[in-house]
Amino acid sequence: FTTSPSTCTWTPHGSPYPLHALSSGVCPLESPPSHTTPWSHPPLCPPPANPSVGGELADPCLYTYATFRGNSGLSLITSPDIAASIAPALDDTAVPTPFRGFTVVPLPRRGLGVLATRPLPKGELVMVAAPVLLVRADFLTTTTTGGASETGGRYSVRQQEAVLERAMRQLPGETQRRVVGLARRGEGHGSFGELVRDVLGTNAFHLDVEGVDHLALYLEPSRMNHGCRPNVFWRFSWKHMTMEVVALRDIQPGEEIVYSYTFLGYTRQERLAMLSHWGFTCSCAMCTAGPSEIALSDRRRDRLFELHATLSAAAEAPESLPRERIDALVAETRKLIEEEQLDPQLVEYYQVFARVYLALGDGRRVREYIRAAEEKWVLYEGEEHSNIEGIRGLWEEVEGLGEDEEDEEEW
Ligand SMILES: C[S@@+](CC[C@H](N)C(=O)[O-])C[C@H]1O[C@@H](n2cnc3c(N)ncnc32)[C@H](O)[C@@H]1O
Repeated sequence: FTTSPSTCTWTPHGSPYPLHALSSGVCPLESPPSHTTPWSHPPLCPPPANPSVGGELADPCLYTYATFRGNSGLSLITSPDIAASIAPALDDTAVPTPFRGFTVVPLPRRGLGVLATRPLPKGELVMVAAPVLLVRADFLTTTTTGGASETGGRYSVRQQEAVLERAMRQLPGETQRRVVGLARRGEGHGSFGELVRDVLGTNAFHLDVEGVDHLALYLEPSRMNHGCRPNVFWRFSWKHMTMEVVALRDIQPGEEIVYSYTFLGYTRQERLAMLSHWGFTCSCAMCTAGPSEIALSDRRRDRLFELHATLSAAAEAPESLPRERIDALVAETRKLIEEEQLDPQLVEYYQVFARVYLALGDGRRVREYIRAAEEKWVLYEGEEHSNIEGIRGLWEEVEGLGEDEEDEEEW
């Protein structure tokens, strides 16, 4: 089956468009792009090489918006319905551009990294970045069989890499050059598509889009190294289609800006297990700290895990523990979180505290912790996060419990 321009029909949200039509690159736009869709190129929907594999989700297509965000461009490889839902967020309305406070420099044992060039107070927006590539994670499924040979999943490895290559080639030259310059694990002797896969594997952030795991590649945020005690966190804004990097505490000029590649509350062993997927030897301050410092931190983290379980159980069966004991456990949790600098974990713990006090019928405390949980969720996950609705739902459950009292605790 060969595709000629006359058979090459497409709709803005995708239509069957055989991958091998790529090589000719001749499919013209049948009509000017509609002003309601931003795609600068005809969507490309490769037919799966192994249609009996997977297929639970609608097959992905490649969409490109080459002039997105000041010409950095964006290519998406995702289902037509997800592309359609993302499209309104790509309208290029103004997004905040923070006053630049960092530089990218070579660092010992960890390639390039990001250093603060001015004081960055807690809460300061350090970077605002738009993705240049967003790929539904299952599209890149591979299985290693026998020796080193890899087979694909629903899409063959060759198909995956051909689409990745096309996704890049449809972006502006400067963006392509910057993507190729990002860190990667391999030597880069293979195809261009293979190189892009390597760059994605080394730098992409996992992003949940409509409940589906995607890999998102950004340029500047990709230069941030891992730190077990991070000084920034990132959150995603759908409204602006941006990643926001925010200072977790005050950062001094000259300090390296790091975020955690692993779950924040993990012990050293858990962190190293998770980092092993990246295939590098961690050289952050905590990875190279002495055994007593690491042991102390691990003990606190194990204890926090236990406290979470105990308090969650108490929320189900409040009579299992005396009230004073519950208050003491809550206080201990808050102290350990502060000592371990795990403030972002409060999104989770404040909810648990609210549920415990709900079970105990203490209206004042429930209200305090619902408010606190809401505040932390908005800070760490962004005000559009769907879990915030769940927390707000707790307000209905608290309705029957006594009125607010005046002497609220300070946060
Ligand atoms: C997303 S990139 C970070 C920026 C990268 N250093 C560069 O030169 O562009 C991830 C890669 O940086 C290196 N890296 C990140 N954090 C590190 C750390 N804590 N210790 C050592 N290497 C690290 C690893 O090679 C890792 O694969």
